[in-house]
Amino acid sequence: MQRLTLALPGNEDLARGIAQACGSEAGRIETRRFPDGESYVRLHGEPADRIVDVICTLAHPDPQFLLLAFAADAARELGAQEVNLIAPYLAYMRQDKRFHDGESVTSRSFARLVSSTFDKLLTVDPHLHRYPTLSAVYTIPTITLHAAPLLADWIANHVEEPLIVGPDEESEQWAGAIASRIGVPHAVLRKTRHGDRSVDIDVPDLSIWRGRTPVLVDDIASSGRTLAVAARKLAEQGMRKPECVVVHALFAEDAWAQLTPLFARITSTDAVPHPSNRIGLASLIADALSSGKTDPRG
Ligand SMILES: O=P(O)(O)OC[C@H]1O[C@@H](O)[C@H](O)[C@@H]1O
Repeated sequence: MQRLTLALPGNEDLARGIAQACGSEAGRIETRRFPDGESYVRLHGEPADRIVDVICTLAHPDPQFLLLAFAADAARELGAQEVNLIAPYLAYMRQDKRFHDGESVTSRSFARLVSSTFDKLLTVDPHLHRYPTLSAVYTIPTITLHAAPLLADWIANHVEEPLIVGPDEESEQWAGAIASRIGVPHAVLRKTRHGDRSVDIDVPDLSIWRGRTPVLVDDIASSGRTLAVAARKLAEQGMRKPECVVVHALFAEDAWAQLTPLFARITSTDAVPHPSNRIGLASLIADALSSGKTDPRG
């Protein structure tokens, strides 16, 4: 069946790349606000009898979600056979437990909303910490892609003598996979989080690797505190100025300005549009869509 790729505003570049790579028609979603603040949504493209892939990375999920729901409904009413959400960054994965009485476990609630709106979800390196797979919370078929091989190839081509460094235990999965793909050593630091913007990091003795360039790798840069504290701790050990490679470049508030002096260079995938984007995901996503394979349910 033919595919139609529709981009929510702000996602046009990635959508164009995906449409080109999988040979689908590229359309767009027009949005604006009425004077009373309500949203207007219009699909440009022909959804009838097509698989419709709506491209929207969820870096700003609260204003984005209602627009996505309106667009998905419109596509169905206009005859789409299947309506999928392609969200390279999947929001609301980090509140994965009730840490304090009365808290909303937003990962579960958001998963219910998305599952009742779309037929399938494709995402890249979702923050799976306490959940083993997305199917722990998403009830629709999912496709989970991993950017580690692309990060590894970029590092191999752009950094001499790298030492891959994961800033916390959660990042072992990326640091280990990247280091083994390019055959270089890796180290994993230990992080204690005290609050949204407060972390402590313990660094093992890395002096045997002083001749190498540390490359901090992580899934998400949000407040940037994890990366900033890790970079400072590496400097205290006399290591070279590090590189940084992340999948999801959220860089909230002043994170970008705080981080740039601490690193030789900061690189990200284009999962979230940002000036640091150097690693493109369009082919990875298009190949997965064309293959049609979804994650095993578990
Ligand atoms: O320290 P910030 O940038 O706010 O948050 C990102 C970090 O918090 C973790 O959940 C992520 O895996 C990443 O290590």
